[in-house]
Amino acid sequence: MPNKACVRAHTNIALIKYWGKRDETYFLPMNSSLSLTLDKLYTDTMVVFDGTFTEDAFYLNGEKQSEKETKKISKFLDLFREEKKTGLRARVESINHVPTAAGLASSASAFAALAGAANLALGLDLDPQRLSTFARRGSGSATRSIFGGFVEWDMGTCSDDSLAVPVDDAGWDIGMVIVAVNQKAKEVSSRIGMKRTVETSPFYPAWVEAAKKDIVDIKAAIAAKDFVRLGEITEANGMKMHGTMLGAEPPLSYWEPDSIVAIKTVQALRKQGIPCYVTMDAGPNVKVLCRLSQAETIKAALSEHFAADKLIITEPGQGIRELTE
Ligand SMILES: O=C(O)C[C@@](O)(CF)CCOP(=O)(O)OP(=O)(O)O
Repeated sequence: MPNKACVRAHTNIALIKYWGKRDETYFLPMNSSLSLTLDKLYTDTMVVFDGTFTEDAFYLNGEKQSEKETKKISKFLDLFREEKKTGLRARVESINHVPTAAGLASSASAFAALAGAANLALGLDLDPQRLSTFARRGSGSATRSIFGGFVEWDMGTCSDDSLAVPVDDAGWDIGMVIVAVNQKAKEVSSRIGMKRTVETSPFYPAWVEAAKKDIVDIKAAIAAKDFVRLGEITEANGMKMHGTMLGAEPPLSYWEPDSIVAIKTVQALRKQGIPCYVTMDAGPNVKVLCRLSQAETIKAALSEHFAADKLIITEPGQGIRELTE
């Protein structure tokens, strides 16, 4: 049995958002979501299981992690140990290739890479869709990083069928410009933010209904390669998600003044006839969905307000893959 493996997983940005769980134990979402996997931002993770290890050890970017962080990894690895009926402990070494200026949460690529590496190192041979149900138990958005391009996370009916479905390779002049407004650690994590929203926002039920319609419409736009429709649905869906947060108790907003600067710049570009659309997650950073061939033009307009190292152009990324030494 190969007891060591290294896997690369790319992060993803949701175009139809996941923002709320119907089951917190199994990370089952209230609605299906859909994302674009990104080429530029990824995590490389090596896992080795060894009978001589007495406990799990977790290194991130070369630094040994705290007991608290290591416990999270152990809990996640237990899913794989249980599947393999083994008690072997592991050493995990993860390197996040997320430009520091990006301040982008990399839980999606991190848990997808760890899932892929554990699967190979234990010789479990889980197929990608089954593997996505394991990645989901680390972080919901990780479900989608198993595949490349446009990926749907089908909400499913139970833990076994809440999984990733590849939709399209996005190889038709699709790109994203990321505006790293700031990389301060956010006060309210996605996990806490969505829980508060589900529990207290009067707008939340309407969001779920709208997202269920949006995902049908966005898949039709992708099938038709209708970029304008794809962008309009993306921007509206993200804004509706943020609208639910404003209705939470206490109200929640991740936006900062520079987020608005980026949004206004994108709106001005649209007025000039450049189709580009914004989406935001649980942080102030702004992601601009655009034609890859127009990304440099969009970056130039944004560079009026943001330093070059805060602006990242990325193509669509691929699904997880093994890295051989
Ligand atoms: O990615 C999206 O669909 C939208 C968000 O990024 C936020 F806008 C949610 C990400 O939530 P995640 O960090 O996966 O939560 P976990 O399951 O509690 O770990």
